[in-house]
Amino acid sequence: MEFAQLERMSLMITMDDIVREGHETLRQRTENVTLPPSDEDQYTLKEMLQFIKNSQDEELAEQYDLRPGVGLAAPQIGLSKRMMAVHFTDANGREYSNGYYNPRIVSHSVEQAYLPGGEGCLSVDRDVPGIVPRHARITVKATTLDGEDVKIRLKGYAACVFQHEIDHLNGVMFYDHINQDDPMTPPEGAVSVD
Ligand SMILES: O=CN(O)CCNC(=O)c1cccc(Cl)c1Cl
Ligand code: NI
Repeated sequence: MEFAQLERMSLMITMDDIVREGHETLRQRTENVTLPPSDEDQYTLKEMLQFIKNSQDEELAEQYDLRPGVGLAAPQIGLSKRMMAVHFTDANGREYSNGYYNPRIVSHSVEQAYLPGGEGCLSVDRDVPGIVPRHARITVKATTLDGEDVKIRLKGYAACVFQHEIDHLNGVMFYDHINQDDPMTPPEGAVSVD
């Protein structure tokens, strides 16, 4: 195996690098990343995106015992920085695959939405059933892995994923949003996302 591949293998993110509930970075507000990003931050964000892709590759996931995910936030690898990566295709076949520095929700709908199956988290080693109310539509500003300042309008599944990741950057876990008294009942007027 050539050196580059060996080097990648030794530095790839695996489940051993994912911190679990109780680790303090999951409950910290993260610091903005100084832009332009350092080589180290760029390398880390690339590795985060690669991990998400690997986690969705049947062979790699089995080989390295990866739990599948559609996003990852830096606090989940013990790094209290405003960085996140996503890799998924939404119900309309739109692909999202990128890393983001300093993502922030600049506007959102009053209307709420939720994934009928609830949400899961690589930092949570248990099932937490319940409706996770999210903003149905959000506008996010961020700087991409390639250094491009973007303004993204999101709805449906994509809006839920981005909110799950941005929550991590604010020390919020998905189950913080579940109504403990009535976890399976969606809020009034909230729409189900297919
Ligand atoms: O922070 C990221 N993770 O914990 C990765 C694992 N969770 C998921 O992929 C996931 C699963 C269901 C709903 C949403 Cl919204 C997400 Cl994000
Ligand atoms: Ni998560």
